[in-house]
Amino acid sequence: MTSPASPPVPPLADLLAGARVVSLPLATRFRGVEHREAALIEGPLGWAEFSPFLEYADDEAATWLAAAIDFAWHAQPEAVRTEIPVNATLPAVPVERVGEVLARYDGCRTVKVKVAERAQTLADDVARVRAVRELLGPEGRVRIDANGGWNVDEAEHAAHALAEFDLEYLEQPCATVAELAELRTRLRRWDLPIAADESVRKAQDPLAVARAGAADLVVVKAQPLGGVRRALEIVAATGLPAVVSSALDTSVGLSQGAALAAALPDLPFDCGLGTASLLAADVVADPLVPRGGAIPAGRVIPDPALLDAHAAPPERRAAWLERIARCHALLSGTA
Ligand SMILES: O=C(O)CCC(=O)C1=CC=C[C@@H](O)[C@@H]1C(=O)O
Ligand SMILES: [Mg+2]
Repeated sequence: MTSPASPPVPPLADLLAGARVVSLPLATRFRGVEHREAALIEGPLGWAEFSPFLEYADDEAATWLAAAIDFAWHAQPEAVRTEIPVNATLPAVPVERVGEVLARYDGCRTVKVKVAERAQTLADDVARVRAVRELLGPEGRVRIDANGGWNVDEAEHAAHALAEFDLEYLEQPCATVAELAELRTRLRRWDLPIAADESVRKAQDPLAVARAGAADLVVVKAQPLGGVRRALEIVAATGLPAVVSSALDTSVGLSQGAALAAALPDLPFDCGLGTASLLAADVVADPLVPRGGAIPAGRVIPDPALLDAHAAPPERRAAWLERIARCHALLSGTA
């Protein structure tokens, strides 16, 4: 996702010089993992995170590296707000755990509930969403994220089954743009918006979903989209309202998401940047967990003692540094 206008890529040695690799335990299993690995790099303007998920190939991961370089080596777009309202993110936990997980999100009035998890049923989703609605009360907002796990008929059926809980929107209910467009047509009468996430961040063309009229809003993430500037361009080009969300980052990556949310001209929805609450440890002394339903915008500095305490094992550090080198070669056109 680099363009001819992309700023020059710093030498690899500069990226690796102060690079740290951490493995942070999660408080709650998420995306099938119990530890989150991340590389942190320091540039002239501060720290940035490089943490593409382990299964991502280098061409996709290189865009995440472009984001880290942009954040650590270049000044960021001007902020128009200092506090970012955030939602609580509820993994696909059994209903008995809903209260305990949500208690980790101080002051959040919006909850995003993960649904359509493999090996679970719609009844599990309904029970989890019901528990959230009961805890939040009628004024709270509840959105769901299916990560593309339903076909159009399943998504329509699920929307009916969940209708009584007054959903704010459905995030990526189906995998493809064509399916989202079809579902949106079927749901239009109901005023139930559709948000595109994977159809933006993992698509060859992040604007295709907007062009097809297949979503009412877009979810944007700073790392997968190649940085704050690039994400702002994408949002502007879609002409749709945007929600900024995390990639289950450490507080360093969250500061990149917060910079994006701070720079967006309009921020009509609570952002998915409360995910430090899903971590059992972080790299900064004062993690960006929600307080009063918000996190602050601004750069953060890792605590050397925490970087040491959570350093990844040597073979994992070596694997991440090699990954950085391969992605760097792709970005500099020397691969
Ligand atoms: O948006 C949120 O509330 C939190 C972030 C979140 O849900 C995600 C983070 C990382 C990977 C994704 O599977 C997931 C998402 O799909 O939005
Ligand atoms: Mg999502």
